[in-house]
Amino acid sequence: MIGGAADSPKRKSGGESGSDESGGPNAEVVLRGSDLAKTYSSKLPFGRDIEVLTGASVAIRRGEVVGIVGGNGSGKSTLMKILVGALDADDGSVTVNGRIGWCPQDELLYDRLTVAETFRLFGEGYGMDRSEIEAARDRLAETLDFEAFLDYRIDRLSGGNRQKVNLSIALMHDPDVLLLDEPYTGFDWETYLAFWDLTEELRERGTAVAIISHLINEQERFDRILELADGTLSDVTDQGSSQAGAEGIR
Ligand SMILES: Nc1ncnc2c1ncn2[C@@H]1O[C@H](COP(=O)(O)OP(=O)(O)OP(=O)(O)O)[C@@H](O)[C@H]1O
Repeated sequence: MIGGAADSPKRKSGGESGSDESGGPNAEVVLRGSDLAKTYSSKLPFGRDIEVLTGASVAIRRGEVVGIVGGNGSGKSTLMKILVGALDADDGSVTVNGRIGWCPQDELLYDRLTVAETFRLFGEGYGMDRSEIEAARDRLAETLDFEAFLDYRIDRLSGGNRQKVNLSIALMHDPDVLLLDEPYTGFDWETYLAFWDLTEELRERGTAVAIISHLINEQERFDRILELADGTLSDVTDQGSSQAGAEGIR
């Protein structure tokens, strides 16, 4: 599922007011996860359950760019799936105020559709009309430089170009909060820089952006860095993360 998530007893829509429009500490919270817990039960008779989240809390505010780091298997993707409503938590709650865009680590694209058809399919799912879909498609294709591939089938694209389409689909409907799971893996340098220009534009428009990454090379691009370790999140913006020595928050 990409886009707005359904309500459920543990999943609420509704605002938390704030006076600051653009990412300051008083800006409105657009997505909040509170005390989230998740254990994957083993399906094997003597298998081990995997306790992934043990009380993770996060609040993402309008107009801020938040990095979420953590080692392999620390639960970053699990957390993101719970925040967008693609997976239920065992405990805790999620409150969403606005529309969500989600760019999952594994692309949710249909191999047999062309790029243009992919935009049409997802755009209609978002409730956009034809001219809005075409405007979003052309703007994103130009920014991320895949205009030449609009008539290509998804299964004929390179990995980097598939990732560009995956990212574009997540943000074509102008979401209030955008959750990106390893969004720039596979991007060449030019595209990596274009990605950050786009993120800066979104921030200026008041969109909140949360980015999962194994390592963060340019800490200054983020307003806050949160580290997921032992099932909980902590703010490591000022200290770098425990990965800093080996892999580098620089
Ligand atoms: N559907 C599932 N069933 C059982 N275990 C799972 C499932 N999905 C994830 N896990 C396990 O939960 C843990 C957390 O996985 P998750 O993908 O959330 O971590 P991650 O931090 O995103 O990892 P990576 O950085 O390698 O992408 C891992 O041990 C993984 O093997």
